[in-house]
Amino acid sequence: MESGGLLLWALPSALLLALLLQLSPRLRFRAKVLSYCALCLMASALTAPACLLWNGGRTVENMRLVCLICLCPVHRIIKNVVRSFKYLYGLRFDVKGLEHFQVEGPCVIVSNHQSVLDMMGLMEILPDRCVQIGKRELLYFGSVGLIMYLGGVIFINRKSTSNAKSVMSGVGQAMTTDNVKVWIYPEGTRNGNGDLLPFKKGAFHLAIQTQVPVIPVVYSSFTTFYNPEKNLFTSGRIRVEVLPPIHTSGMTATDVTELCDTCYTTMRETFFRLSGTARRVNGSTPHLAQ
Ligand SMILES: CCCCCCCCCCCCCCC(=O)SCCNC(=O)CCNC(=O)[C@H](O)C(C)(C)COP(=O)(O)OP(=O)(O)OC[C@H]1O[C@@H](n2cnc3c(N)ncnc32)[C@H](O)[C@@H]1OP(=O)(O)O
Ligand SMILES: CCCCCCCC/C=C\CCCCCCCC(=O)OC[C@@H](O)COP(=O)(O)O
Repeated sequence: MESGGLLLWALPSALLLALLLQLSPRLRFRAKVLSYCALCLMASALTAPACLLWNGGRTVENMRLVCLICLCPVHRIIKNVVRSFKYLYGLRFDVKGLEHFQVEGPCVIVSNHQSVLDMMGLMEILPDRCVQIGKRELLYFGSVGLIMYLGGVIFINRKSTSNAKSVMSGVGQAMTTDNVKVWIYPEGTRNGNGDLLPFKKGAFHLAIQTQVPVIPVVYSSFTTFYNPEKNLFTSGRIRVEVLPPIHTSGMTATDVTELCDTCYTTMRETFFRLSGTARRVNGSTPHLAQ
């Protein structure tokens, strides 16, 4: 086609798209989420060959690759690629308590999970030698699944408690032999309604079985800038707090429920404080804090 003909179609189409995006909040929201997914897929496809070439396959080292360009050992490809996304979406993270990650040896990090945007928050503060537990369906997310696999994400079948438990017990052994930290979302699923879901117990069993500390991490609510029900996806500021480690030495299986409850209560209070919302009463909408 001649360039004049192409312009004749492309220009009005682009203008029409821009107009539609301006007019329809739903379309604008969907386009923005889609762009995020496309970005993740594209970035993963570009990063995966580097991981394969440099480290030869699946290893936690892929989360902290030496930069091929500047050979700077602190440059971590996956982490830095994902961290840069925030500039495109106007998101900023105010982080406190990073010093709590300076524990000797392995630990279990637990954090709240609100949306797919959490990957940016995760990479913002991800410590070295840390793998995540993810649902196995993520493996089939094209290049994103591949990069997770290469980065050492441990996949579990949430529909089978026995499978999840046996995978977790393997994780416990690897944690101590390979000195690896594990990041778990104890809610077990995303929850963007301005509160925390009750916690599943896997993370706390793991911490007690391996006698390692639990480090809670809390991200403030996204609801002021990201809300699928309201087609809202604007720029925003996320407050993040890494809380002091909770030591588990001497605890046994009988302490799991108490440890889980302690973490839940502390994290929920921190969540409301960071989000500027008050505690929810009987499922009602949180009120603005004083
Ligand atoms: C370039 C761009 C690309 C970006 C790439 C970046 C890579 C980053 C990747 C990040 C991945 C993020 C993925 C996020 C997710 O997928 S979240 C979803 C998956 N994660 C989880 O589900 C973890 C939390 N879930 C649990 O811990 C559960 O407990 C689980 C182990 C899964 C079991 O589930 P379920 O049966 O539903 O849970 P319960 O907690 O109710 O447990 C039932 C009873 O079993 C006991 N139990 C649980 N675990 C254990 C255990 N390990 N050992 C012994 N017993 C266990 C539990 O106590 C219950 O019994 P009781 O009721 O107490 O008697
Ligand atoms: C060739 C196959 C193409 C597949 C296309 C897949 C499209 C999606 C691609 C990229 C999206 C970016 C995802 C980043 C990773 C998100 C991890 C995440 O947040 O998973 C959700 C999981 O914690 C809980 O899942 P549920 O809330 O239980 O559900």
